Amino acid sequence: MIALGCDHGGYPLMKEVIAYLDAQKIPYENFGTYSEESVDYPVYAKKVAHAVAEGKCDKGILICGTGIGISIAANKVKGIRAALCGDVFSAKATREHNDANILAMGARVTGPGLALEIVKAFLETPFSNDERHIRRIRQIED
Ligand SMILES: O=C(CO)[C@H](O)[C@H](O)COP(=O)(O)O
Repeated sequence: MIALGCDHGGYPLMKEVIAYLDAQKIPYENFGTYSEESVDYPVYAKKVAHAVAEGKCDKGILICGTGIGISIAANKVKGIRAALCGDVFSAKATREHNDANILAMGARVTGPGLALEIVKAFLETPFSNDERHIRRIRQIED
């Protein structure tokens, strides 16, 4: 189950992400927002981050205008490793190396075609389970 959250700036891209998940039959829970009416991104970052940190959802996708604010907010929640990605290489690498559990993107930065490639890479790439990466993630947790 994928937890979804966005603010008004991220909403147009989130609609594209939802269409992609529907087409792929990937289950999700949408924590909002649900329109382009102005809202505050920390509210949605918190909902998604808690759903992931508490194990109700396996991973999350957060979108705001830049992806910056919503990733900063999500990373305040213990156990969350939210990665702001604007390219496919980073999306793959953050799964393999950081075991990132939330993907953040910027709807005013990254176009929908690339964004969906990023989502695909993020959702399909497993953590490497390499000892050196596990050690470094433990250091982050400590
Ligand atoms: O990118 C963001 C946070 O990092 C927000 O989406 C952005 O700040 C919203 O701006 P505005 O209220 O002017 O639409």
